[in-house]
Amino acid sequence: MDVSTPTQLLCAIFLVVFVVSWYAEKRRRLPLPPGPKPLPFFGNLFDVPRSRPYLEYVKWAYRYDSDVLFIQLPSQPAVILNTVEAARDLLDKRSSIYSDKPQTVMDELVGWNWAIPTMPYGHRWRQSRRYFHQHFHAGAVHKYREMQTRGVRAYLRRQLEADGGKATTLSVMHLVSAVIMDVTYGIRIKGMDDSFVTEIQDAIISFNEMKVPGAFWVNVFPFLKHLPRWVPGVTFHRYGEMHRPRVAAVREHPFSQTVQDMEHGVAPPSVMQSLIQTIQKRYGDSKEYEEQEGFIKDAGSTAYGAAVETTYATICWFILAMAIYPQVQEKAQRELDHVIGRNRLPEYEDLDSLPYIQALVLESLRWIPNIPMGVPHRVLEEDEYRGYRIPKGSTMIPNIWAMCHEEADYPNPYVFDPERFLTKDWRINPEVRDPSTFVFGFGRRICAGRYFAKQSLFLTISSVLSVYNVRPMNGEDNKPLSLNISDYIPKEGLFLHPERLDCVFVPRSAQATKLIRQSVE
Ligand code: HEM
Repeated sequence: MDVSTPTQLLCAIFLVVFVVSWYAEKRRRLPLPPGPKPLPFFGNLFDVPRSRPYLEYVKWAYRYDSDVLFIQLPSQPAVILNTVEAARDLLDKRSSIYSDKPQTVMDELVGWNWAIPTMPYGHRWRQSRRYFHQHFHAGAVHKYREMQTRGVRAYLRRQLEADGGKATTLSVMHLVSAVIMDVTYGIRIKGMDDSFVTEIQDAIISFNEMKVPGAFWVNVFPFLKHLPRWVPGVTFHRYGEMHRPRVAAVREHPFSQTVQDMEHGVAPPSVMQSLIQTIQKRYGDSKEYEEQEGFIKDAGSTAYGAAVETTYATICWFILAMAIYPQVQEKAQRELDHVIGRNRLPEYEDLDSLPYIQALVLESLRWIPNIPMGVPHRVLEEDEYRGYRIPKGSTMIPNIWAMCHEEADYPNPYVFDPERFLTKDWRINPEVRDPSTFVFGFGRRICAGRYFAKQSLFLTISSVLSVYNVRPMNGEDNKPLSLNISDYIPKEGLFLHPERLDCVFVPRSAQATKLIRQSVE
């Protein structure tokens, strides 16, 4: 169109304004996704249970006949995505607007702003994730197999010396912490009372507590942050002050240790050592150095924080599964004996010849997902999906629990059954949905440590089963306890891990005991 005269120009502007407002109005009239009716002011605050909300969201999906649900919380709208399809459509396919993360007052007060999974979508996230990715992408993680194998073998050995072979969550935490500290900082931790480990554990406890819906009213009503500390019932200032130094320590202490070791010429190869060298070479004494140093600190502390809680939980659920499903354990051991024999421990290179173990890893990720509601995203712009309006700024919650227990994908979803992933001729069945395509999250924010995690899980699961039988421990009547998995699933928190294991590791034979001893000098 030639808009050479003022009248034509005015017409063109009018037309554009008309089309834009017509479209905006049309969207405004679109309904929100279904969900429970909100109360004035409080919205759906009282509808969201503190305990296991992901189960309630599954019930709502049936009640409202929709896998996309809407709840209005006082400070923000939230959309729950109960199926892989809905999560992929929005968080993957429209990732240019769905990659932000919601921020809470408590995150700011406690100082969790260095954690990549909860960082806002922007410059800091891009830079820190780039540094992280350089060392944990699919082609990079093979470098860590030796350290992961060493960590697993030390774990097998510790179990040999454990009182009555008792399996504990602490010992699993030791395994995971030792490996990630070695890989990331070149630090060999001394034990679970090592300050590097206790700091991260304290920090994660605070993270988990803060994420319980309704645990801090200030997250729900951000204006409360202006209340002075002397007001009765105002505890968040004190909570922030108490946890802030510990959370900051997770970012600073191991980093300073690597710097110190490098200065003394004793730093073993590690991710952090390599990142420090990279930025020294690239930014030297320039004023950008400090900023870049901040990004690599973010990457290092996130590796440690994100790896420990997640991998640890999956290994704990695997141990409980083995005690509850002895027939699964026997099948896995039959495969290991057939492929590897009883005279050596598994290596990563055995993976392709062990389809049942591969299926067991997938089932361990699926059965009890360790982050049942993922790490929520936030949408940057108003959007439309299946005829519904998704308001700008909505918190997007992928209900990973619901996806893992979708009957259509996984018949009898509460049963631990690795065979669901195998074809009749014992290969991984490409027609069964692979849970590792969604338990690690979505889109641009997908877990950047997933290749490392899967490698750790394969090595741990195959090694434990090749030398140990996992059994329920005996109760007071001296008979094996009858374990019920729902007794172990915590009621609250962002992460799901059992509080205790109630299992023992029994060496499969004298030869197995010898192998374990020989594998650690
Ligand atoms: C079983 C083990 C693990 C599970 C199930 C898991 C799951 C997740 C999930 C659900 C997210 C959020 C994704 C999203 O926002 O959509 C995430 C983020 C992340 N995870 Fe993992 N994770 C695991 C292990 C690890 C390990 C071992 C590392 C480090 C070595 C790691 C590093 C990260 C990082 C850096 C992010 C942030 C990604 C971003 O926001 O850009 N994770 N993980």
